[in-house]
Amino acid sequence: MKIAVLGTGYVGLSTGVCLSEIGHHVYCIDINEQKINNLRNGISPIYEPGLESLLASNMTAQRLQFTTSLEEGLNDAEIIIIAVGTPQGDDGAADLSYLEQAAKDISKYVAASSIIVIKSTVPVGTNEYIQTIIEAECGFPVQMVSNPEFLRQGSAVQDTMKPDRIILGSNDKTAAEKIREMYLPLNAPIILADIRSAEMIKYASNAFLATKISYINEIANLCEVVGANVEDVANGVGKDKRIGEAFLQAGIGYGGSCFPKDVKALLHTASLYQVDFSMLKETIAINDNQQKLLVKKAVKRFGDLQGKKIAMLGLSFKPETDDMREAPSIKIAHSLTQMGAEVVAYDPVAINNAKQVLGDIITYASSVYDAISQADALMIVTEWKEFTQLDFASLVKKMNHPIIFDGRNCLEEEQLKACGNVEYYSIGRPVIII
Ligand SMILES: NC(=O)C1=CN([C@@H]2O[C@H](COP(=O)(O)OP(=O)(O)OC[C@H]3O[C@@H](n4cnc5c(N)ncnc54)[C@H](O)[C@@H]3O)[C@@H](O)[C@H]2O)C=CC1
Ligand SMILES: O=C(O)[C@H]1O[C@H](OP(=O)(O)OP(=O)(O)OC[C@H]2O[C@@H](n3ccc(=O)[nH]c3=O)[C@H](O)[C@@H]2O)[C@H](O)[C@@H](O)[C@@H]1O
Repeated sequence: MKIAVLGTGYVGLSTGVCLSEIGHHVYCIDINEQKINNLRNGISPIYEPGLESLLASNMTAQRLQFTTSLEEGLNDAEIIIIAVGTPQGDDGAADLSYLEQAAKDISKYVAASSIIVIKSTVPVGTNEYIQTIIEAECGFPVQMVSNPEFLRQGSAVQDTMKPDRIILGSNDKTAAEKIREMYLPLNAPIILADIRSAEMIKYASNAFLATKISYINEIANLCEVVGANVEDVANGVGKDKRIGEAFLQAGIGYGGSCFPKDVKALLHTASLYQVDFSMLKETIAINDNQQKLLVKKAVKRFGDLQGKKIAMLGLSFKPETDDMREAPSIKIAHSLTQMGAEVVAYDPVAINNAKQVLGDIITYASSVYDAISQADALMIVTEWKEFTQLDFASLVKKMNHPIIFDGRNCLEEEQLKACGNVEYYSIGRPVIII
């Protein structure tokens, strides 16, 4: 069975690799020539653990090919999967322009038997809308399946190979059955739904997870003033199976290419139907405040940040990715520099992408030690595993002042005790001054 995938971002690429790994013949198509050239040479355009080795093995087995040619990629494709971006538009709604263009692009090559699958995250009603575009262009009925993706960046390979569930939404049973067969080798639970419910499942999932994070962040803020410890609270709360332990990590808010835009897009959908989804407004407001928290703590501690040197550890929106989209580090870097502080940042993989976003408002260090040398304070912004394993006892000795603001609650009391002399501020946990 020949499968074509449009878009070689996180979702398109992971999907292409996953489907070829389970034995299908996959053509990945992208309009970006440089990406395709790199991919043909086995170079992944994104940092994603495990992806390049699967790329190599599937390309060697000739099950996975890359092209910018629609003709080459789409001719005789039985299944066409669209995984192009749906970024946030100016009014908060999902911008469907890439999807509309992809629909027009594929129309010349679809056959009556082709099944078109939308994997991009799209508002309710979009599959039907895209169907009308394709049918208007090609002149015959086509079959659509909504198949939203739930992978996380940093664990995309694992998440696509072992998904918690696969959602297939279609108003056409035969089409849904064919896509179910395509996924059978994964042995994953497959849930069939109507097309609109499938679209809604994706937004309801992301908005729930984002709300869970904002909830624990509010609890963390309360813990700070009442003298409780959010780590213990989250542990106790999460052990209740009805609540679950995941996504109760308090910190400086959620970022990334999806939660911020998807919560806003769902809110926009609600407003289109005159539904006041006020809880989502709070989720967003809490997250905006949370992203300002480290800077507020620094201002409270120092009074004035003018001339202070702040070492920033971590730039990407989460560990194991080089993605800077909506990373809390962006707001933090802007606030600190606007207040006259000098920021020297280190990240294991995101520095090149950070330079595109932050330019020269901050300095980029080549190691943690470079960043931290002579710093007045250290801010931990992304919880890369290598940061948690650092020898903080010798690190703080390189600083002007041994003051740590930990936005991800990475450090434990024992590590701090080993430092001898340190001030430690984290999120929702007691301040430690040794
Ligand atoms: N990044 C993530 O972790 C997840 C993303 N999603 C959703 O999946 C969709 C894609 O997200 P990403 O992979 O992050 O996007 P991305 O922005 O990283 O990549 C999109 C790719 O599509 C290509 N493209 C645009 N128009 C095209 C066309 N007409 N034909 C062929 N290629 C075209 C672009 O050149 C780009 O390489 C979005 O709707 C997103 O919300 C869903 C789950 C996880
Ligand atoms: O639609 C999407 O694009 C994806 O969005 C998220 O995946 P991702 O953005 O890659 O990363 P997450 O691990 O969910 O983290 C998102 C943000 O929340 C923050 N977070 C996460 C968990 C937590 O307990 N606390 C917390 O602050 C992270 O630091 C990060 O900034 C979802 O987890 C995926 O299921 C979904 O497919």
